[in-house]
Amino acid sequence: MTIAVIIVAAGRGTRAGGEQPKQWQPLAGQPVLAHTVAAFAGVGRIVVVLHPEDMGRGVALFGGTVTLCAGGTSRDASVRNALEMLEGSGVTKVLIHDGARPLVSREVIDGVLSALENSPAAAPALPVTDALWTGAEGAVTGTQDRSGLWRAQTPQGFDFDAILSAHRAHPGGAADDVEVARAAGLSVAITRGSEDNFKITYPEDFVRAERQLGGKMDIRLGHGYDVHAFEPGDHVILCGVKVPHNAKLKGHSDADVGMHALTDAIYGALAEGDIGRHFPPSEPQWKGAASEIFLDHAVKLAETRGFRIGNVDVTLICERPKIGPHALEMAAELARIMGLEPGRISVKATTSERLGFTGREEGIAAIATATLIKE
Ligand SMILES: Nc1ccn([C@@H]2O[C@H](COP(=O)(O)OP(=O)(O)OP(=O)(O)O)[C@@H](O)[C@H]2O)c(=O)n1
Ligand SMILES: C[C@](O)(CO)[C@H](O)COP(=O)(O)O
Repeated sequence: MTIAVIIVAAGRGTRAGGEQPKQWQPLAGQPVLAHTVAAFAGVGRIVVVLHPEDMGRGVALFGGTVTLCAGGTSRDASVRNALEMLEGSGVTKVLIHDGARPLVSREVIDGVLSALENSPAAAPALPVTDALWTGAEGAVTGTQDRSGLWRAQTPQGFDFDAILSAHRAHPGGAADDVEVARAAGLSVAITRGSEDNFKITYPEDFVRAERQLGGKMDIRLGHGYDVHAFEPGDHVILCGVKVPHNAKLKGHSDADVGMHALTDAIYGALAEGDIGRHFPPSEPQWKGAASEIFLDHAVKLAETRGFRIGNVDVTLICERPKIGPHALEMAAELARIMGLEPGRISVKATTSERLGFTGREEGIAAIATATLIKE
């Protein structure tokens, strides 16, 4: 299935107060919306729906990593705009999520996606656990049976064509997309929601969200290893620096073995496979490509997932060329590409005491580690 994720964030957040709409207010050092978008990294194409006045802000925060769409005057109008934008794009399933639910987990998202394999619509919810009353003028006027009642959450997932038709047929004013789907006769499976996946609605919800994130620092360590063989040539590219040599490294791209190991370390920390998964060697456009493209992609993926890079350490293993005279320039080049302070980057080298393929000068190997931190 081809999945799109629509994140609606075009509301004004009047109940939450503050000097700016709630999706732009800071949470653990980043706008709420950055957390929400990061939660869906790798799930599918992301469309973020923004108030027309916020489009510039969206470009500044996300660059080209998501598609931006202008919202409408109600939540359902905002969703509809994004669905219309995606029509004809080949999307088969769509998840629709509130930008104001930044703490949605992979478990909740995956639960909806699994249910969509057997149902045209699925959404997470929690059973009502408190007693329910009716009340008026500050007094209880009755009790309400809570059995069979659920608290609806997002992301709500749908067959794309079905929910687009349902929105087109709906008069407007629905509380959520499940209401729109049901009005069109779709059956909706209930999946497991989470208390953590609450919607920031009132000012005190920021305190709760900060508390939840505070206890959830996520530190990752990634490891990368790569080897390229020598072939006739007059220079090698290592960590972005051209080093004169009596051979060059063989590869589909520029064969920058150090940068490849580093890129794989970042992908590894994110559990996102390796360069080959993101830039398949079978695709001709990567022939001769500067490896900077791969590293830049891995760094941006980490950022999109809410991580900053703590430090990286690259070791090049070869007899020749001698790396020492170029190591600082290599670290500076990596720092430039990654947008990091040079003090967080180490490039060093070792020989293998003339043992093995590196000792016989048949090629160069590189190992790298990277730490990623989400606070
Ligand atoms: N015209 C609108 C209204 C709401 N939303 C989005 O729908 C989600 C859920 O709505 P809600 O919590 O009600 O947000 P607001 O409308 O911003 O809040 P309020 O009602 O307090 O003004 C939010 O992520 C909000 O940005 C939207 O995209 N377009
Ligand atoms: C879509 C929703 O978040 C599901 O719980 C909810 O319906 C939004 O409601 P609100 O009235 O806009 O707060």
